[in-house]
Amino acid sequence: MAHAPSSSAKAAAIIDGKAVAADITARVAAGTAELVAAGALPPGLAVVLVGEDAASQVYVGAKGKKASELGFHSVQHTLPVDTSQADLLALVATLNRDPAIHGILVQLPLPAHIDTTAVIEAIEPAKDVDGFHPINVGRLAIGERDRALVSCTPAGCLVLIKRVLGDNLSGKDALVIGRSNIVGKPMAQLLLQESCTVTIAHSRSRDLPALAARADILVAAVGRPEMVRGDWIKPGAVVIDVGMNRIPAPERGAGKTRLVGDVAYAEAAAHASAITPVPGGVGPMTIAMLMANTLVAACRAAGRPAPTF
Ligand SMILES: Nc1nc(=O)c2c([nH]1)NC[C@@H]1CN(c3ccc(C(=O)N[C@@H](CCC(=O)O)C(=O)O)cc3)C=[N+]21
Repeated sequence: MAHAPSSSAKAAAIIDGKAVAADITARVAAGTAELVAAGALPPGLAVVLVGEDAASQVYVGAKGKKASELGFHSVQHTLPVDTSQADLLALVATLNRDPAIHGILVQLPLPAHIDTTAVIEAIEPAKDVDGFHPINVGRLAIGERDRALVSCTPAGCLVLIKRVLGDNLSGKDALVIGRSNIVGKPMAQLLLQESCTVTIAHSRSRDLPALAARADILVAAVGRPEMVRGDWIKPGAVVIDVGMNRIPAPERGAGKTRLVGDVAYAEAAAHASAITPVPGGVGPMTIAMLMANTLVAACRAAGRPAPTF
């Protein structure tokens, strides 16, 4: 079998993030109905956008639409791009005090004149549905996930991994490529909590292919189009592609673009047992987990048991 043609490799299963997200969303809808039937307030989500960046408006619109569909109380605050930090902090303080609001999401990135860390730290941790506040980051790190709110994208990645491998990930070798506070670091914490042997790689790591060759689970979150090549992938690995890179697509016409991940998808699919596509993989899960976090925050605020996702 030393010279087995690559065409003999079994094609990877495509992990349908849209379908799993729809499943999570249906459970959030049911949990919301149950909460309201018990006489509690519906989950309330406030999304704050500073400036009118086109891409951000699309994401924020999608979040508001989904929240409304689920029976949430949903509000959006769009502030001018030159809003002062003090005015943004004042809005956050108002939302912190508002009993109808259980989740506050301040869309990132913020304009350069605003200190992002100061804004994140101003959000009441119990309402921090992005899971970016140091209290939530710390609770995840000390194994208190039950009391934390966890960053939506890595939480969604973990759901996808468990759909493929089952709930027991103990002893698996996991490689996370990327060390951002939003994805890479919390992803590594979640996998560590699941008793994986976790490696975090980044732009200074030496010999990524050698690290990938050991990985039963590979999560790519670097923001470099198709950087992870197919021949890096351990045969049978589960590959989760968090990358969302818009690249020129002249084959589609002048000035057109297309979305690609951090993984060379077609190549990797020949080696992996399962892989997420881009789009349609991790992206839809991010929004589903935001809704799940908002329901969890509302249940806790009402003193009721929160579902786990
Ligand atoms: N405070 C904050 N929290 C966030 O969670 C946050 C943020 N700021 N800023 C921007 C990023 C981006 N983000 C996405 C969520 C879903 C898709 C998504 O659903 N993507 C689809 C469609 C992609 C397309 O076709 O354009 C997919 O991958 O299939 C994408 C991107 C959340 N973000």
